[in-house]
Amino acid sequence: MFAARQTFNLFQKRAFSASASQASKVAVLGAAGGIGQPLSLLLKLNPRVSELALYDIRGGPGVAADLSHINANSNVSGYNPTPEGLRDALKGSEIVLIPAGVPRKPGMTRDDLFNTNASIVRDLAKAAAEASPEANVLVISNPVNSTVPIVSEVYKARGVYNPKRLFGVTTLDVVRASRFISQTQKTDPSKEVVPVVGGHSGVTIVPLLSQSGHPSIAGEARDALVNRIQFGGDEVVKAKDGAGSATLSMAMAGARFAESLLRAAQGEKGVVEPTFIDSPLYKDQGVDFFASRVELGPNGVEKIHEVGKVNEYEEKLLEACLGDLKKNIQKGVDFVKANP
Ligand SMILES: NC(=O)C1=CN([C@@H]2O[C@H](COP(=O)(O)OP(=O)(O)OC[C@H]3O[C@@H](n4cnc5c(N)ncnc54)[C@H](O)[C@@H]3O)[C@@H](O)[C@H]2O)C=CC1
Ligand SMILES: O=C([O-])CC(=O)C(=O)O
Repeated sequence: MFAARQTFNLFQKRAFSASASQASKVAVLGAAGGIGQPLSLLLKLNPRVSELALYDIRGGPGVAADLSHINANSNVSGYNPTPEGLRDALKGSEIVLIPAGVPRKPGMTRDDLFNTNASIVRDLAKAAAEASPEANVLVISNPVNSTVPIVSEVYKARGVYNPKRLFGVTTLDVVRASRFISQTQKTDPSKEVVPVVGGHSGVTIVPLLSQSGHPSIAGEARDALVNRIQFGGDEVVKAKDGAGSATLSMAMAGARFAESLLRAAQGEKGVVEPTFIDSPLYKDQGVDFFASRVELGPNGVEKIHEVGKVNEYEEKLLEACLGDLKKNIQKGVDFVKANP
């Protein structure tokens, strides 16, 4: 009891000092969904967030009323599913997180979600380009390899595209990678760092074990680990058996990425996260977006890290990744061109 009270007091103190130094409005679009709800809960508990705006086509105000009773300093508002509601949710936001859209069922690929989610993301991007063109946009909705280019095309068409402020959330891939490697090595997962580059689906997810703390993992053990990281999402889809895909681990990953952006915006140096962005790394091969380690700053993307030294095995993984990624990106671009 005493310990719990102490924790609470510490939290209150931190909440007060953070909100006194900087007000940060964060909007969640798709806030009543499987990811949206736990993500909003974690954001409500984050003392760096001063205002939380929750929007969904159904249930936003209910989730907001529930979270608003939590005794943390931030204000939580739910918005009606109208164009005005969406605009008001977005206005003044520093960060806009988008987990709106349908999740996979067993047997589907992320690309199978394109037909439904492309127009959802396009329409939300239009509203954000209008109401909060300078916000950092964090795209969670799948297929991320295509939905991120969709947002960029929408912003470009309106003359407000800033590549430093658009992020595909691939944090879950490194979260999984550190957990899975720790299970094979019997180590503490919170201390394991495994760079994962490329995109966010199947073979476009490229774990770089040679750059982890266990570069000597080889043979079947390596193949199994790489495969588990690439297809970790499928593991959850299968286990949920038709009830959706990863939501809780994704909420943790999304909240971590938002927290990193806020830390960087509030002056902390050296904040690095993996993320799928408009990147120069493989543009010469026609791949305009790529996930690698990115240093974040007050203006969003501060520095894009190179992929670094890879071994022959990883070179092959990268080759397979780039082929698929290029097609996924083009699909998003073409969609907005055909359906502006
Ligand atoms: N980037 C990543 O690592 C991950 C991405 N995802 C993706 O996140 C998305 C959401 O997944 P879940 O939360 O499990 O799905 P869900 O179906 O539980 O929730 C989606 C929510 O979006 C809302 N929504 C639909 N259209 C909307 C619109 N136009 N405006 C606002 N809200 C809208 C729905 O009402 C629903 O509440 C899926 O596309 C899924 O594939 C899931 C896990 C990891
Ligand atoms: O697998 C899915 O469909 C959801 C997702 O992106 C993930 O869990 O990584």
